[in-house]
Formats: sequence, C-alpha cells, structure tokens
Amino acid sequence: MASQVTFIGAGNMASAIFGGMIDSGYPREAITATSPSDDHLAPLRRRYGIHTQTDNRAAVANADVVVLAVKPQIMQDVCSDLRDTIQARKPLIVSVAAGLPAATLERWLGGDLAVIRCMPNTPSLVGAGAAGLFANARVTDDQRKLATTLLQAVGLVEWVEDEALLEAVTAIAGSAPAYFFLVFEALEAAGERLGLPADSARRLALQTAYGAARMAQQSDHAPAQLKRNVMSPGGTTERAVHVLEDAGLRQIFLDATDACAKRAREMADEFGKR
Ligand SMILES: NC(=O)C1=CN([C@@H]2O[C@H](COP(=O)(O)OP(=O)(O)OC[C@H]3O[C@@H](n4cnc5c(N)ncnc54)[C@H](O)[C@@H]3O)[C@@H](O)[C@H]2O)C=CC1
Ligand SMILES: O=C(O)[C@@H]1CCC=N1
Repeated sequence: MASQVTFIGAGNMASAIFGGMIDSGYPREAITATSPSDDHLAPLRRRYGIHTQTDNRAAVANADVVVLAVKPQIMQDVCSDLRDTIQARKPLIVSVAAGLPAATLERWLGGDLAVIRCMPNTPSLVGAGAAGLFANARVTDDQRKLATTLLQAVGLVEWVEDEALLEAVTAIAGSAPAYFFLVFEALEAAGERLGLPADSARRLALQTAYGAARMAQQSDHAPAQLKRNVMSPGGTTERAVHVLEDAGLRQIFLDATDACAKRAREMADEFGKR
C-alpha cells in the first residue's frame, strides 16, 4: 500500500511535487494537502482529486510522510502547532523550505525525528524537476529510498552528504528556473525587436532552450563542445557569443549564484538561532 503523504502548504512547490507524483502514477487518494483557506484548496481538489484539509494537525494524524511546504518565515509557528501530533506518530519529515536547517526543524518539532531536507524546483510540475536531498542521522535506508521514489517521480534526485551543499543546490537548481525564465523573457523581447511577432519569438526561444537542454543531456559531448559546434568560424553565433562573453556572462552567473547561496546561508543562520 502506498505511503500516506501529507503536504503542509499547497502552493507552487507543493502542487508541483504532488502534481508530478500523480502524473507519474502515485495514487491521488494517498495524498493530502493543507492550506488555511478552503478557497485555495477547492480548485486543487477538483484538478488533482487529492484530499485536502484546513486543519494541519488532522492532516498529519495518519501520515507516513509529512512534507513541509510553507514559507520559511511561518515554519516555526506551523511546527509548534504540529509538534504533539508529530511526536505521537513520528512520520518521516521532508522539508522543502529554503535555508532551514534539518536540526532546527527537528528541534521545532520536538526532537528525535527522521528529517530529510530537500531543495527541489518548480519544473517538478512537468516531471522535469531537479532536487538535492540531505538526510539527518535518524533517517533509515528505507526512508531514503521512499524519499528518492517520491521525488524521482517528478525529476532528478541528487543526495548530498554535507547539508551545507544544499546552498549550492539552491543556487543551481532550486532558484535556477528563474534565471532561465529571465533568459526566455529576454530572448522573446529580442526576437520582437528584430521584427518577429511576440508569440512566434516566444515559441522559437522556448523550443530552442528545450532542444539545447535535451541535446546536452543526451550528448556524449560537454556543453562547451556543443557550443563550439554551433559557432561556425566567422559566422553569426561567434559574434553573438563574443558579445555575451565580453559582457561578462560567466562572472554574472558566478555573482548571481554566490548571492543566492549567501542568502540561503543567512537564512540558515537566522533560523538556527530561533
Ligand atoms: N517556489 C519555488 O521555486 C521553490 C520553493 N521552495 C520552498 O517551498 C516552500 C513553499 O514555497 P512556495 O510553494 O513557492 O510558496 P507558496 O506561497 O506558493 O505556497 C505556500 C503555501 O502555504 C500555505 N500556507 C500558508 N500558511 C499556512 C499554514 N499555516 N498551514 C498550511 N499551509 C499554509 C499557503 O496557502 C500556500 O498555499 C518555501 O519554504 C520555499 O522556500 C523550495 C524550492 C523552490
Ligand atoms: O526564492 C526562494 O527563496 C525559493 C527557494 C528556491 C526557489 N524559491
């Protein structure tokens, strides 16, 4: 029988994960999601056919896995409220909150709990997520396997044995879809400026990004070689790539990912003190 999985919070990240789980065949009747307002939950019930609850404690009472998917800022209050119910059942805790250390969550929930900290991303919604996972010492091999199965249903899973590496995962996977969406926006605007209708520019840019990612995944060559294969000497791509390199694109990505990881660290320091 499938493990009962309860999502505390039913926003972008939770719906991306349970939506992907359902698409890959996870039984919808084994999934519950919570939110303070039924107005938010009713469309999710209709769309996904999952159970919903406005009462977090009732929702975790029979859960084997509790996925904490609320904003980090309200997590402490949510955990305090759940503490007794969680201690009575001791389900596997999986948190997707950015910057919240596993030990802090375990403490907020009363201690002695198996906690997996996960940094997923929203492409999980289309089965193309990428997640980093860290397990505390209480997590059993079977629980690791279960978390791998749940998250693999929505994409790639990479385990890290050093929790601090989740900051790097946040920088190149959790937050990174936004960088690509920004590039898509910019390419669409560029195509429009060069005379294409906006919808056509968007389709071309997105298909090109999708094709480039698929090709890079399937190829035996590194991205650097694939890039060189497009750059005919003296041709058009060479000109464009030189502009990007001269403008410091690589350094911009180093700076952006540093800023992202630094913010994750700051959040971990802030929450660790609470
Ligand atoms: N959005 C993203 O790309 C990613 C988000 N995350 C993490 O996922 C977590 C959730 O983020 P999002 O889904 O983007 O936020 P969101 O704002 O879309 O979802 C939060 C959900 O929590 C619900 N909620 C608020 N108070 C609640 C309470 N007391 N009890 C139960 N539910 C409550 C809200 O109704 C909402 O459905 C955050 O901790 C974030 O750090 C992690 C990786 C990627
Ligand atoms: O921006 C954030 O804080 C969350 C975590 C990773 C993606 N979104």
